[in-house]
Amino acid sequence: MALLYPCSCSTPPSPSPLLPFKNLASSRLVFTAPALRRSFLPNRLPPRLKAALAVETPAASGEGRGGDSPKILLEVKDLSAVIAKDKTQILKGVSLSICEGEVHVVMGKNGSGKSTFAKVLVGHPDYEVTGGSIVFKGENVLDMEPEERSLAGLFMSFQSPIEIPGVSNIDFLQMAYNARRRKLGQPELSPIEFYGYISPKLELVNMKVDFLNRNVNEGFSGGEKKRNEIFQLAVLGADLAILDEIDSGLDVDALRDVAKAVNAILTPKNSVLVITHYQRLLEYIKPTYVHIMEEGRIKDITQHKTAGHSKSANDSISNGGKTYRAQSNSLTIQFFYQANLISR
Ligand SMILES: Nc1ncnc2c1ncn2[C@@H]1O[C@H](COP(=O)(O)OP(=O)(O)OP(=O)(O)O)[C@@H](O)[C@H]1O
Repeated sequence: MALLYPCSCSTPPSPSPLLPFKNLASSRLVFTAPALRRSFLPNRLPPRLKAALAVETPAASGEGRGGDSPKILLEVKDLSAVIAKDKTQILKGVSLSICEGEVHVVMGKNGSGKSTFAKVLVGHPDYEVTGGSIVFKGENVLDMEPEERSLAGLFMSFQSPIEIPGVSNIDFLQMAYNARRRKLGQPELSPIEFYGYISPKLELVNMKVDFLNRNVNEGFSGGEKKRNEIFQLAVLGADLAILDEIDSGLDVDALRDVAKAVNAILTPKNSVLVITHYQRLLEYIKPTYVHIMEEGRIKDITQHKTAGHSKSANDSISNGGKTYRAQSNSLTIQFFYQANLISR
C-alpha cells in the first residue's frame, strides 16, 4: 500500500496570463542514454543529509514561500503513457500535486520512468498519453502543444541539453524572450535592452559574458551545459521549472552555483520539480516533498507539516507493518521510510 497524502494547497486554480517561452517541440530533441554512473539512495542516509532534511523548511514551519494557502499549480492524476513508436507502457498511473512555492523532488531507480514523466508533462512527441489528466494552472495541458505549455509557464531543463549550431546563446534567448513578450502584447526588447536585462543573470550562474556569443551548447562542457540550462530558466522565467538531473556531472562548485541559482529563481509563486539521483543536491535545494518513482508510478510521497493541514510532527506513519513516529521532523522520518522502500 502506498501512502498518498493530498497536496497541502486546496485553493482552486485560477487562469493566469501566458508566460515564458522555450521552444521545445520545434527542436525535435534527441535524447542520449542517461549517464551510466548513478548513485542510488542508500538505506542509511549520511549525517549531513539527515541534518539537511531535519532543518525546518518554510513549508514545514507553516510559512511556505507561497504563504499558508498556496494555490495549486500542477495536478497530475492517474497519468499513463506509452512510447509512441512501439506502445510500450512506461507510466502506469502517476499522481502528483504541486502548489505554488513548493520544491518537489522525484527520485528512483534507473528506468523507473522519471524522465518520461517529465517529458510527458512538457508534451514530448516520443510519448502518447493513454490515460489520466494533467492540469496546469487550471488548464488541461493535454490539449496543448509543447509550445503552448511552454508559453503557459512550464520549463524543462533536459538531461542532455541539445546543441544548436549556428545560433548564438544571446540570439536564441532574445528570440525566445521576445516571442514571449509578443504573446503578452509587450514591446520587444532591442539587442541593447536585452543585453542589459540578461547581464545580471549571468552572475547568477557564474558564467562569463563570452558564453553569450557562443553557439547554444556547442562545445560546452557537461557542467557548462547545465549552467546554461539554468541561465535560460533565469532569463525566460517559469511558473514550474522541471529540472531533469540538473546535478549530474557537476563538480562541487558547479553544483553549488546551479543550486544557488535555482534557489534565487524561486519565488512564492513558482515551483520546481527536480529529478535527481544525488542526495548532495538536497543539501542545497531544500525539498518540500520527496517522491519515489517505481515502475512507472509514484510509490509514496514525503510531506512536511504545513499550517492547517497534513500530519502533525507527532503523527505516525504506518506501512507494511512498519511504523515510524515522527518526533521532530516528519520529512526526515518519511525520507527514511522512502529509503527503505527503494531498497526492496
Ligand atoms: N523514447 C524511448 N524509446 C525507447 N525506450 C524508452 C524511451 N523513453 C523511455 N524509454 C524506456 O522507458 C524506461 C523509463 O525511462 P526513463 O528515462 O523515464 O527512466 P528514468 O527513471 O528517468 O531513468 P534514469 O534514472 O536512468 O534517467 C526505460 O526502460 C527506458 O529505456
